[in-house]
Amino acid sequence: MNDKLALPVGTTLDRFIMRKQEEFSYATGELSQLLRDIALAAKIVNREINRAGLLDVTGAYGQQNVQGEDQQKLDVIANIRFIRALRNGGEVCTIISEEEDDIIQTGNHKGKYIVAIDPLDGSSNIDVNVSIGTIFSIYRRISDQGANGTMEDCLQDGTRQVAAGYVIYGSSTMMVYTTGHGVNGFTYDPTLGEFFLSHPNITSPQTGTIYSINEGTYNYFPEGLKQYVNYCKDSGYSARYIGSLVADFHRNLLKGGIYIYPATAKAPKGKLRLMYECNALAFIVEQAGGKATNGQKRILEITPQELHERCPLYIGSTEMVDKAEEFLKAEVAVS
Ligand SMILES: O=P(O)(O)OC[C@H]1O[C@](O)(COP(=O)(O)O)[C@@H](O)[C@@H]1O
Ligand SMILES: [Mg+2]
Ligand SMILES: [Mg+2]
Repeated sequence: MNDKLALPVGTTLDRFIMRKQEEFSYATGELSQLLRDIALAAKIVNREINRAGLLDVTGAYGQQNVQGEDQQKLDVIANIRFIRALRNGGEVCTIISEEEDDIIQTGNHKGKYIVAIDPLDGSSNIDVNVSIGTIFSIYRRISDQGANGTMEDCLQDGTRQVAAGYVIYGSSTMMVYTTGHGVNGFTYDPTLGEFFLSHPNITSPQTGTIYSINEGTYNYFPEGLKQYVNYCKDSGYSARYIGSLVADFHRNLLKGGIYIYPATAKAPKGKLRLMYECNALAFIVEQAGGKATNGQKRILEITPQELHERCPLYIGSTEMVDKAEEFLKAEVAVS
């Protein structure tokens, strides 16, 4: 359901959040404040990304995260900034972060919300001036207020998200989010320090001619996926793969397309994480009229078993995801 109240392009994020709170009366303002806290952290991280080359915060941090991936300095900086903003904002009791082994308790025992976050997505692109992003999911806690959040609070199905969004630090910096009432995009004006509504009520084309997949691992694809990639080539589609999920997703959301990070022989559950990459983008794409599955099952209906679990991701225009699944099913039928 898209927003009934159409606010004009140029509306500030703050005013948009306030007007939507009135219209949809989500809670009594805590969620609104939480969205503002995320926007504040995004402004701070945006500034550090833009000056990274000048401040010697490029390159590897020298440690690995729980995923066994080499953390980049900006991964660590973004993680610190977002955790600090969420802790200081007071609305979040517990945080799941790609860069933290365990859940982070903020000490806000009255906080009603849980946030799952990928502080910096597209780490391989950080030092080469290619678009990167931040991805976040927001859940309401299940446990009673007055204590730390629990693991049960954290491992909720994607259907229980109350909001989700991403920030893309690209040729411009944008924040795109949904609270379940459509998808809206805001462009940041660094001279004014404000996000302004630039992409109201984003709806994604039902089909497209762009496919995003790392064909370097083609030899490890399941046979049905190989057939789908060949179908895309035979159809004259454009191959676009930036290596930053947020950037590939954002382009496909606006123009139509499909992004695939499959299960392969090398990565049996794929690479992307359910809690702070797949669920957030799945919520957004469905709100924009698109689709997100693991190749068989709706992403939002996968029940998480652990914080950092990975899952295959087929996400984008509905007809393209359906076509990819047709090829995957045909393989199963034949085998
Ligand atoms: O280099 P690969 O294996 O194609 O993976 C690229 C994908 O990995 C990611 O960088 C994973 O996200 P992180 O950078 O947050 O770890 C995605 O942004 C991107 O789409
Ligand atoms: Mg990521
Ligand atoms: Mg990351």
